[in-house]
Amino acid sequence: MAASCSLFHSSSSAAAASLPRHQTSSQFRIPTSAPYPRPRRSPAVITCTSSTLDPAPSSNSVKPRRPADENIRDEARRHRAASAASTFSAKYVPFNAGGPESDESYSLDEIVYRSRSGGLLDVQHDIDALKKFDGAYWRDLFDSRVGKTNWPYGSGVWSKKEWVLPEIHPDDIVSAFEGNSNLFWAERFGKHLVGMDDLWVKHCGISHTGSFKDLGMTVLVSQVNRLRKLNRPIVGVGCASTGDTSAALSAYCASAGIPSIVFLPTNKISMAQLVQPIANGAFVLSIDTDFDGCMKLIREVTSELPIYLANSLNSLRLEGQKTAAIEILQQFDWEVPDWVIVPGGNLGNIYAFYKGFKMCQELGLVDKIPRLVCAQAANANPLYRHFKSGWGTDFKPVKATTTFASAIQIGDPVSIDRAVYALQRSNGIVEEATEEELMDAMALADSTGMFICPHTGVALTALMKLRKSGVIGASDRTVVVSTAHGLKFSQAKIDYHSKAIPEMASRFANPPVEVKADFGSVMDVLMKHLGDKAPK
Ligand SMILES: Cc1ncc(COP(=O)(O)O)c(C=O)c1O
Ligand SMILES: N[C@@H](CCOP(=O)(O)O)C(=O)O
Repeated sequence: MAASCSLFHSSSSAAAASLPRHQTSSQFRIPTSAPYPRPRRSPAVITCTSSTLDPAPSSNSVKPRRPADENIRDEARRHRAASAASTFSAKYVPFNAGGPESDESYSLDEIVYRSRSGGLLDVQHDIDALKKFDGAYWRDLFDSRVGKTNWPYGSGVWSKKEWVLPEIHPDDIVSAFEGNSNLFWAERFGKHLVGMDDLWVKHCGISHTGSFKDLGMTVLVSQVNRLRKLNRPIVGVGCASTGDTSAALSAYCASAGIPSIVFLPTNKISMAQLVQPIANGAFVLSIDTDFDGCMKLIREVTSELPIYLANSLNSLRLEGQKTAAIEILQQFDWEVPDWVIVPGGNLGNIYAFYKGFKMCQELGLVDKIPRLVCAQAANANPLYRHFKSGWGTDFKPVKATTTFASAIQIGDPVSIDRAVYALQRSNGIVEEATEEELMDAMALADSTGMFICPHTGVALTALMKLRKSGVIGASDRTVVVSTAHGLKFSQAKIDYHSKAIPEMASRFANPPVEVKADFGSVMDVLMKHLGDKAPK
């Protein structure tokens, strides 16, 4: 791309001067490495495109191919050698401790999941250091990294590294170039089913292991990788799971050669989910309880054994998950949608979305945040009940019962406080979906060209209800977050389309028609099906 402004930063010539002799400045590409300590620019001066951040040699030159004996990590290391070290940092603090007077904090290199008082933790970034760069700088930097293979910035998560884990060395990062998931314009669903023109589905499930969990797991496993290199006593990484966290954990651990241990509730996750950790070599325990029971056990076990806890109780996970929110803004050219609807179970993700949006507002990339909706299955709806009680003082866990949205069959969510915080501060809403509603919504969405999971059916039900009541307006730009790939839940779809679900009408079932293998029979069936549509 042609350089569109004259603001080639003076530090680029300084950097060029410090290059090794064999390296010409034309080989040196700035934005793929740590952010350059440029002074904060006033908006009036910012007329640059991403080429300002990426002073490639000349308008029509291409990046020289890396030498054959170099891999992408080596290449990134060579580029980094000439750039400044990160000036950003992050630490654990008690979640919502209220005010800087609280002196409790922990290095991210410590193994700690709870505050002194037993509350949740949060990763707190040095916002003042990040604020030395204005919103336009961050927007340009993030935009310049999308869709590349530069290590590690080609990942949708690590393209925001300075906001995620600023201090981790790129060599320690374990990434599958996750993130950068597509934002699907749900044209037919929007127009025909909810009367909307500006409806979008963020397909976080079109991902390495088929769910949004990859976004958080790349961060957590990278930090574990670092801790193990620092000789911290970690013999493995463990989680309780309804199927997606375990899939992501085992894949990222396998890719880094780190042992993983997963606790799964027997017969409560799909076959496709179960086979993922098995195939990736995790140590799989099938336990005769539900997710909440598994969660309790993994918490007890990780406090006794040097097994690192990978559930979203561990706030590192949310740092990766929040990048999906930043990505949505980026995909809309930094215009803020009116609504974002997220299915909720253990309730880390709804907070992660809030945090991503809020950071973008605080750091000047956008000027507001969307209203958030958390959608729950009626069979596992503790947050919905809490919301309906007007956020009464006492949160009451429930015994979650079987739901087709099996990954959110959770009655005692660990991140309840985070979810309430996010919803209260985003003028948010909680909705619920019955089994019939969520399965019908899934079938309807599929009939418009998607192939969504039942959890996304829960979120779409919430949308339909909020449209019907007029809370969401016809022209409101709305994003429904699809959290897992539909292929993980094909049995639920088979049951629905074969009308095999007791007490469910399966109104939108589309079962195959069995027909004899002769031309006449096939023609009869086709003519009946085509009816008036058939040519006379
Ligand atoms: C597919 C899917 N959707 C939604 C969720 C809910 O996310 P959270 O637990 O962060 O609320 C989960 C996991 O809980 C999930 O696996
Ligand atoms: N749906 C999750 C449940 C656990 O959530 P987590 O975010 O706390 O790990 C799963 O797939 O296991």
